[in-house]
Amino acid sequence: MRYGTKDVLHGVDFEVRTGELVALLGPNGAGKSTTIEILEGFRARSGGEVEVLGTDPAQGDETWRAGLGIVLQSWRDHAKWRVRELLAHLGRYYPDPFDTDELLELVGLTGQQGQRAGTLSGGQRRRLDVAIGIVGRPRLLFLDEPTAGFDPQARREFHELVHRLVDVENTTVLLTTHDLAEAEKLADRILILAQGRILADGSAVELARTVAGKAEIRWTRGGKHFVHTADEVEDYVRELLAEPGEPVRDLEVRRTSLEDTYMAMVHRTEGS
Ligand SMILES: Nc1ncnc2c1ncn2[C@@H]1O[C@H](COP(=O)(O)OP(=O)(O)OP(=O)(O)O)[C@@H](O)[C@H]1O
Repeated sequence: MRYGTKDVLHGVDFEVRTGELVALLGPNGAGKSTTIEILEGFRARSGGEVEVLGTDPAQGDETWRAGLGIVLQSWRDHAKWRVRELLAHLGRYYPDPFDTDELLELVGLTGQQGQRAGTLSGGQRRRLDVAIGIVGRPRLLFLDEPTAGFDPQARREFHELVHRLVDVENTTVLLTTHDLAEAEKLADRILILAQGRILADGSAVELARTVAGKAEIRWTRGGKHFVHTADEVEDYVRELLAEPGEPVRDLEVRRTSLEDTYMAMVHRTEGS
């Protein structure tokens, strides 16, 4: 993808399967928004092939668009609408919308259905954003930094909501985030994008293996502390526990965190 004379995406190549939850991670300016906007059909690409729900987004019509759910950063325009009325109203634009009661229940806003949108708390507001994004029962949902500014409780509730959507509706989800813990917790697969290229594609554990390979094992025995790094953790621990002598205590296995992996990969690219 090229803006003017500047190439910002280079051979970005990936597939997302039905019902998969994929997180797109990357530093500021990596090209995440550009990628998502091309997939949503909001931005014309300068080259390459793209297919979303079987259609080139550049040719997508209304029926194709109805299969997409897009959760934008908080809607500000609907402050005067009551939650239930707004969702019922927006649903009329789609061929197969959610039943309003079912949708309210799914996003946890049944208790707030009579409230005006402008009076909701930040977390409730975001759940309304999600409800607006999925009112048409989308097959594919785009979430752009969905929990930015959330407190831990609101974040956890939001994660449960996304899991419910995937489990109950088999919705496919592509989300961007700067929160590595969120990507690790939510996503089946993580794509790391930096300087317009995909550096890695895999589960958090797979990515950690490609960078470090080893895990750190710590334990105490007879009052002494031990630390060892191993490739085959399970085999090492089995042998350790089978050894005669004092019992092993405080056993701990530390795998490379997603943050370590991410930093190593991004730094490697920036240094190249
Ligand atoms: N409309 C535009 N015209 C020219 N350059 C653009 C335009 N939009 C984005 N860019 C450039 O393209 C590159 C990728 O930007 P993009 O917004 O896709 O990154 P991002 O990964 O979403 O970043 P962030 O995490 O900061 O949101 C950046 O270098 C940016 O300056």
